[in-house]
Amino acid sequence: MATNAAAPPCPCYDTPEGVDILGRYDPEFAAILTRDALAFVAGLQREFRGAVRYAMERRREAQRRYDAGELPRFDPATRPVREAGGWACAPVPPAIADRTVEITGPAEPRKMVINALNSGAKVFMADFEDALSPTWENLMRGQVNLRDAVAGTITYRDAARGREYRLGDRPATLFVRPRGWHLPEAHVLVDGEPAIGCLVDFGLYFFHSHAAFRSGQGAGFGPFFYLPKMEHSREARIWKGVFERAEKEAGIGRGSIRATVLVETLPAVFQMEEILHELRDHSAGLNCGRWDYIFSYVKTFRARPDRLLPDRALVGMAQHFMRSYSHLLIQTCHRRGVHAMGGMAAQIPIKDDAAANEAALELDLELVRKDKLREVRAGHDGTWAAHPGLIPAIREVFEGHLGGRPNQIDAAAGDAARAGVAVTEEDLLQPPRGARTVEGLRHNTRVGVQYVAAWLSGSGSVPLYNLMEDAATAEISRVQNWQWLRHGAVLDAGGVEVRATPELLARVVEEEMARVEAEVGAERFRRGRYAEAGRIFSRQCTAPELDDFLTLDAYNLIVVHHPGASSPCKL
Ligand SMILES: CC(=O)SCCNC(=O)CCNC(=O)[C@H](O)C(C)(C)COP(=O)(O)OP(=O)(O)OC[C@H]1O[C@@H](n2cnc3c(N)ncnc32)[C@H](O)[C@@H]1OP(=O)(O)O
Ligand SMILES: O=CC(=O)O
Ligand SMILES: [Mg+2]
Repeated sequence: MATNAAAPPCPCYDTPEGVDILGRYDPEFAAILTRDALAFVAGLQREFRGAVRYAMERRREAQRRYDAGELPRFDPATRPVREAGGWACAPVPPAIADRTVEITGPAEPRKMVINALNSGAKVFMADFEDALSPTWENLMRGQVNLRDAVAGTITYRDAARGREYRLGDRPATLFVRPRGWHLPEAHVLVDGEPAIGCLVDFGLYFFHSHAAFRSGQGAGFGPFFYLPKMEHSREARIWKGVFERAEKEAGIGRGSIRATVLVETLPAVFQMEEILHELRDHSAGLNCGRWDYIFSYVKTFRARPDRLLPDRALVGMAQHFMRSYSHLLIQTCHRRGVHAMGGMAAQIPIKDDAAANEAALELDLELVRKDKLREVRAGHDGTWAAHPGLIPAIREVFEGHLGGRPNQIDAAAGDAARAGVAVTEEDLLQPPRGARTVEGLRHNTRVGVQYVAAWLSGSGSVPLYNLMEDAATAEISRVQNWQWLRHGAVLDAGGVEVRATPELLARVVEEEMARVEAEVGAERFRRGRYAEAGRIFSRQCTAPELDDFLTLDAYNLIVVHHPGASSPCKL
């Protein structure tokens, strides 16, 4: 029998003028997406969207010049900023003088946030970027987690394992990494347009947590941020504007907010002084985002057959261009009085069959130790860990070398300073050496497809073959395959030379998909999004024009607009 009883009104978010929320309603999310918080985000969006659009256009314009043969270089117009000795960044806040070991991980799941805070690391970088698949659920739960972490009330019960998670006595200090400037947030519309993802991430976190953070963890400073994937100092200038607006609206002192910029694009390495100069009142140093940096090297030189990379596994920090980048970053930071942070060794502890793998585990840890020793000797003040199990070994290396000092900013220490090396444009661009192989093409494909499948299912960082894989490492796999195919690279196939062609890739994809299916099992393969991932990855590797970002292209596939939410609804 038909009923004409009116359906109960669907609960919805209380939004300010011009803001619409298209994501699922949840009372927990509503406590984050308050009218005032959304008004704050909308204010940021309205003030800075023009500048962001312009910066993205300038990125495309620079790429057109690189495609035409120009090389990235130091900008002659900003030579006075680079050469002037008379400026420094604001003094380091005491709460973050010691950043010897920082753990990173996605802002969701909740359990992981608690584990990271309790890990023994000095800092936890909670990630909305490389390590997080930006589904609505992940983003909003991540915001809830961070609010509760700053309040000190975060807990979690793992019912299946009967385990309770709560904060320990000395939790790590929180840094938050919002998304890059290029990523939209399709569930939040401002004036009918998707909001800029990082302004949503920054704005909601800042709005809800700045007061508690400053009175707690930050000891009068903060909140603290990591800023990803910038290509030019004009992008840092936008962040400076965002910080100043936020400080003004919150009524806190200018320079309270501090941020570490990841130098993880090739164009940005020529802009480090300029970036620090823009952010000098808000700077917490620079970080070697080595994985995106490699990705960016390939992307920048997409049109250059003379710049083909060797197998991904061979492009490490020992390559001259990578070592030069780390040295210049250290010199730049120490000259301006801020931390020079190292990057991520991708090895993670081996899980299966502990006894059988003891030797492999020791080898893995040895690789991490070696990497960290190279960093601290070079002059880095701290570094990243991907997993709590690595922290004791990394601490031992860094703390052992620093001998009780919280950092080596003032020491003019390290290979970078000792050698007095003047890092040149040629050093930074020197093509890496090593073999290109069909096995490399296979590995890229096997890892790339599995990462995309995980990302589409909501996991932004995954363990694959005992390595941490996230959006940055997956990007290397994608663009390297694309580059080799585009330029018909000659690959070694066990002593025989073969050319990278779409036909070879098609065969490799088919065979590697079969291998993945055998490894994960038919049932998981069928239920997972592997087939879809295989199609996306193949398309991206063979596209006539290189897609700028894997995650941008695939974003539409994880956007779920809640039915009925598209018509603006107000309480
Ligand atoms: C290129 C870049 O941008 S690097 C920075 C971005 N990338 C990252 O942050 C990746 C961080 N690392 C990770 O996400 C994880 O370590 C992974 C996905 C690689 C592996 O995670 P898992 O498969 O859960 O590892 P494993 O099973 O060994 O974990 C054991 C325990 O450690 C915890 N753990 C593992 N890694 C982390 C981490 N980074 N932070 C907090 N806890 C962690 C797990 O939650 C688990 O806890 P439990 O015992 O309470 O259940
Ligand atoms: O974000 C870090 C990187 O290596 O990329
Ligand atoms: Mg990165």
